[in-house]
Amino acid sequence: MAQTTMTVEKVTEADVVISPNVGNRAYVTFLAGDKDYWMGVVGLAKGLRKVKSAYPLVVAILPDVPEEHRQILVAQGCIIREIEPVHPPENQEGYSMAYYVINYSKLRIWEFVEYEKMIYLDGDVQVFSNIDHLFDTPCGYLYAVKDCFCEVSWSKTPQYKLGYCQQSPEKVTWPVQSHGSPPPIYFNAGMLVFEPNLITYEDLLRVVQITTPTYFAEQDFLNMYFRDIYKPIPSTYNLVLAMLWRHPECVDLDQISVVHYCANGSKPWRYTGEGEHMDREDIKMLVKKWWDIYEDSSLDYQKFVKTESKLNPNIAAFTNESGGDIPESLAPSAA
Ligand SMILES: O=c1ccn([C@@H]2O[C@H](COP(=O)(O)OP(=O)(O)O)[C@@H](O)[C@H]2O)c(=O)[nH]1
Ligand SMILES: OC[C@H]1O[C@H](O[C@@H]2[C@@H](O)[C@H](O)[C@@H](O)[C@H](O)[C@@H]2O)[C@H](O)[C@@H](O)[C@H]1O
Ligand SMILES: [Mn+2]
Repeated sequence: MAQTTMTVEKVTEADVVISPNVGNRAYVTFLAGDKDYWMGVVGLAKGLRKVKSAYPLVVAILPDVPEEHRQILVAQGCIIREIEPVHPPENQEGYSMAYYVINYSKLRIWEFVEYEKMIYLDGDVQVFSNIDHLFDTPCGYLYAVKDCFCEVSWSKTPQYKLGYCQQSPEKVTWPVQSHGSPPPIYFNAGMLVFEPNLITYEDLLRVVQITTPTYFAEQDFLNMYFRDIYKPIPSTYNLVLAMLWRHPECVDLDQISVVHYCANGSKPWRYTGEGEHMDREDIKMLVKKWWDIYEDSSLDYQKFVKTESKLNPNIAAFTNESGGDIPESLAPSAA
């Protein structure tokens, strides 16, 4: 076959076009109520900017989120999408935490079909290194990190009572004779790589109404619903803090990209240092890392855009015309 020779012109800065939002991708989080979780969402928005993610952050908000909090999120460049709550059937047994009932409303994000692929992150999550590459995972699966069963929040479950955890199944062998097959691998629902889809969405809403609610609310439901297409990804993508003291052999803090502040007392914006494990040096360091981003005014949306647009003339052109809103196709490129 004839060799084709190509002369490669020297590429100048002006030739570099920020990669368009290939395949319509976005991060998405969930905000409910008028308390202080909006601070978690602001921290997340700034954290994604700090790691130069190429994709926007959508915030699925319940109607009870006050206008003031909505304005703060819009000013931070978030895309606000109001959703209706999802009310599961009456739960006779109760949830691990009473407020978990509102988390069923997360199911609405499967309706965001203007996006082909989304990464869901709880509002108490922070991204410390770029994870945009997860959008390139093969389609047709739901990707998430395995949870840990060792915290007291699991105390009513058979695995907790047996001292069994999927994170270290060799420590306590599941008693097949008395308890049947071990539980299928189970993910933490604070971080998900998924594909919005209207057929899936309608089916989720149908099935949730005929499924008895259980201890971990929508997390249990999502694990049941997606059990056949769930693919585990490394805990570097969703460090459930309890792993630090329950399975330290599985954690290398230098490799962690995403931290999930779900341990009791660890929400950075409420952190006092009180509570079991909260006086650990690694917890103090992770909470400080969160606050360093939250308080970094250079990561505020308007300032960030001004700085970025000086670095990239394509952005400058758009920010002048659109009054500061960068089209997704020109969002700052991933690092
Ligand atoms: O009052 C609340 C409680 C929860 N959430 C949202 O629901 C998610 C799940 O709740 P949480 O993270 O507290 O559960 P955990 O991961 O700690 O079990 C939060 O991250 C928020 O995104 C919220 O917006 N307001
Ligand atoms: O509504 C159920 C919630 O269940 C999960 O939180 C749990 C889980 O992480 C346990 O392993 C911990 O022990 C526990 O503290 C923590 O609350 C999700 O993080 C959250 O997004 C949400 O789905
Ligand atoms: Mn959480």
